[in-house]
Amino acid sequence: MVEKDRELQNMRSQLEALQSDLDREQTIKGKLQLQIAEMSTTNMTLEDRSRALRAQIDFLESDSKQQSDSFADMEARLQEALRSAEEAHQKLIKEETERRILFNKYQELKGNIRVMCRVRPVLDPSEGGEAKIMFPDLKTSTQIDVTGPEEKSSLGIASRKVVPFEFDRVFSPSVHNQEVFGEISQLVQSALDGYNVCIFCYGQTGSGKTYTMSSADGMIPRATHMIYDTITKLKEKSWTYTMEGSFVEVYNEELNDLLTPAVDGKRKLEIRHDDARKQTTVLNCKSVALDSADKVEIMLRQAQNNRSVAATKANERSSRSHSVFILKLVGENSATLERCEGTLNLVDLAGSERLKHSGAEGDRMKETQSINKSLACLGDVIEALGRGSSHIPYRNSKLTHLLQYSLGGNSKTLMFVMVSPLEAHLKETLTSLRFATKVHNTHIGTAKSTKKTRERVSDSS
Ligand SMILES: Nc1ncnc2c1ncn2[C@@H]1O[C@H](COP(=O)(O)OP(=O)(O)OP(=O)(O)O)[C@@H](O)[C@H]1O
Repeated sequence: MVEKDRELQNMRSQLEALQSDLDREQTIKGKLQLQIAEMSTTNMTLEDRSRALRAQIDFLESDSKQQSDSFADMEARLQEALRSAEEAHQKLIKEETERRILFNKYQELKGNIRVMCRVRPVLDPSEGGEAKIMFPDLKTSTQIDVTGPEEKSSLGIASRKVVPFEFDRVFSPSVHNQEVFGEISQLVQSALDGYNVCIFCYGQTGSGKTYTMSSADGMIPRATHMIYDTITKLKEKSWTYTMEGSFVEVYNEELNDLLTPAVDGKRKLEIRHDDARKQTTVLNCKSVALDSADKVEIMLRQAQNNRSVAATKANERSSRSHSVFILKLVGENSATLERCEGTLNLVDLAGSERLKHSGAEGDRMKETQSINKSLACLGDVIEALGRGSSHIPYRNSKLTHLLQYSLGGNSKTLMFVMVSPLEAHLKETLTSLRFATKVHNTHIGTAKSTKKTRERVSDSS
């Protein structure tokens, strides 16, 4: 019994061991079945993907000829586009050269010397009575009628003459600097095209010369901004430009550098002409590379501080010197190897009032005499150019000597005659307008119709 009992115990423990073995194997089997299920799913997915890839390969293989054909077609079209872009670029460069020639012809037809008149507004009623100035042609804006001072005939009858003047353009007091610049921008373009250009402001003290030329939105800052814009656009036509500015004044027939303060010990400036290049250099004069627009503003401020300003009875702030802003523009074309060298001179002339009226004495008298002399020389040079004289008296004054290559020849000149709207300045106004008419009646270069001035008489009442 004991024996049998032991056997039974053994059998039981064997059975338990077998049972636990069986359980373990079943768990393993369950896990394996799960893995098999997962793998068969993965397998199905891979088979699907493989089928899709095979289909794609079949598609690509079947299409490869068509694709290589279209690639070759695209390549040919690209080459064609590059060729026509190059052709267009060359055409653009050629057209720029042609534009320069045509533009210059057009400028010559307009006359190489032009005169424009600008009347400034009355700034304040305290300035005094207004002169009777009319602008009869609103369409072309080329006429200005000024009612002169009262005159008595031998019979004692008082009358006032209406004096009509005609210029290339007349700006009434309401016109802003922007519109004025619109009229001169073509000349700035000419300077960029390699011509020497001279723009003067002429007129009595306080008539608006400095306002027009070098105020914050005057011709100088506007011209330099236009030049920067144009230079940037010309880059695509293979043109690269350098721009250099200097600023000098002619005071008592002496040249001064306005960019070097007096304290820095100025050296004597000397004018040198290069007849072959038709270019002028001023020895010992500071010249600034104008590679950004703000450099111009700094330069103008510096020049303003250094400019000789002296008091006269006519105007406390009267500027008694001529200032000349010289902008040298050198352009080079990398495609056509063309080179051009132009100069833009922007000249703010000293007040043109006559000696008697300015009430000047001593040093002031000497200033006024030298101003009058140089203005008269300017008139003589223009007159001699108009006559086609073989001798042009450039050397008679520092101003005309300095501007020799920018007056006459192939250069372009514009004179602004500035007019004060005040009755008190009427005589000076008429003198300025008569001088400007003389200049306007001068023709330099190609044909230009000259217009004569007629004077009408009206009753003073
Ligand atoms: N078109 C204008 N619009 C508004 N103000 C102007 C105009 N023209 C001139 N002025 C003003 O008139 C005054 C005299 O002008 P400006 O100083 O330019 O005269 P000027 O002819 O240069 O005199 P000067 O010979 O003394 O240098 C200034 O206060 C200026 O701001």
